[in-house]
Amino acid sequence: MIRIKELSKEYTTKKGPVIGVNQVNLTISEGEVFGIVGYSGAGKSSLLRCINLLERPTGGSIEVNGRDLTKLKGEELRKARLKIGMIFQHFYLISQKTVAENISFALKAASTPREKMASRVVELLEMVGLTDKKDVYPAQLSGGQKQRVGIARALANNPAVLLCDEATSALDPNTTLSILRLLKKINRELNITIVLITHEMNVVKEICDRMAVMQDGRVVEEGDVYDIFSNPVTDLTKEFISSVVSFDVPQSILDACKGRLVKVLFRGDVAGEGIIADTVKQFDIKANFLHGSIEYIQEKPLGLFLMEIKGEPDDVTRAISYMEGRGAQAEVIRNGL
Ligand SMILES: Nc1ncnc2c1ncn2[C@@H]1O[C@H](COP(=O)(O)OP(=O)(O)OP(=O)(O)O)[C@@H](O)[C@H]1O
Repeated sequence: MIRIKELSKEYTTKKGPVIGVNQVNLTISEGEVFGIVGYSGAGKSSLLRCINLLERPTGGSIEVNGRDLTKLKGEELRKARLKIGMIFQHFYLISQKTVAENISFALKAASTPREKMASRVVELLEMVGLTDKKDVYPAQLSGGQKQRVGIARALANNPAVLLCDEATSALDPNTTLSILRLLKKINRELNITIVLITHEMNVVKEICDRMAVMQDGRVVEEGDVYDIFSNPVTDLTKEFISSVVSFDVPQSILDACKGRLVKVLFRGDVAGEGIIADTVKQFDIKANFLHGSIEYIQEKPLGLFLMEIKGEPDDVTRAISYMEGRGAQAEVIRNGL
């Protein structure tokens, strides 16, 4: 478990102090995939780098599996750090070393006995699907393959925690997906807690269990990923969510609608189509679909529809209340003209 308490990081610059992280409190459970999102400058990297003390916090504490890292120094800190792996956007592989040598480098840092090193490298390469690239140099690898080496290196010393610093931001969408699936596999099979920072909600949607949204060094929203996607509270979170779950209906189409415009959201446990069909049957209304999508967030569906509902105002109001009574979330975007 990672327990971050009242964590602050202030940088001293020529122009005066700059706040990177401002009194952040977060608890990340063992085995969880936790995503931290925010725009550039929000403090994500500062926070992530404080977790393994790459940056020393200026206030607060970081407990990883019961030990406050801010109290450790020298050899003790070095040993604790070996149990926190990290991967980076730009991989940081050593270009003069082969794939196997890059991974061995991490094993050497943990004083792994020589005779165990070769077999561990083979094991790690198998885990990341790069067995055939063992003796190749980084320049001969694709971005996705480089990140796989980065992951193997980060896992070399059996860490309890893996920190991912924009690990897929330099990759194309397909490669991103394959790396995210690999991370999820590692999380499930090895029970490694993963903390990742990203500005892409698709990354969060794909693999995170819980998430936090940061702005100006603070956490402004935190919770279960599905709950946040289906019910974001702050405007900033809504903005992030809209990059994944949103409507793109031409204004001319909206202008042509005379009925009430209603956004209806169905959570995974509610059978959306059935409710809409029952509503249309039971009330003297007409429903016209302008947009509809079902997003799968960690295999749980989240349905979002934009409908124009036509009919007598009272009937339309009753129909909307009926859908809400059956578990849908309905929001009137515009009343009928
Ligand atoms: N080494 C540093 N020295 C001075 N200020 C810094 C340093 N690192 C970060 N900052 C400042 O701290 C704040 C948070 O930066 P940080 O890099 O943590 O944000 P971020 O959300 O990770 O952004 P990005 O996605 O662009 O990396 C910013 O105002 C940044 O300018």
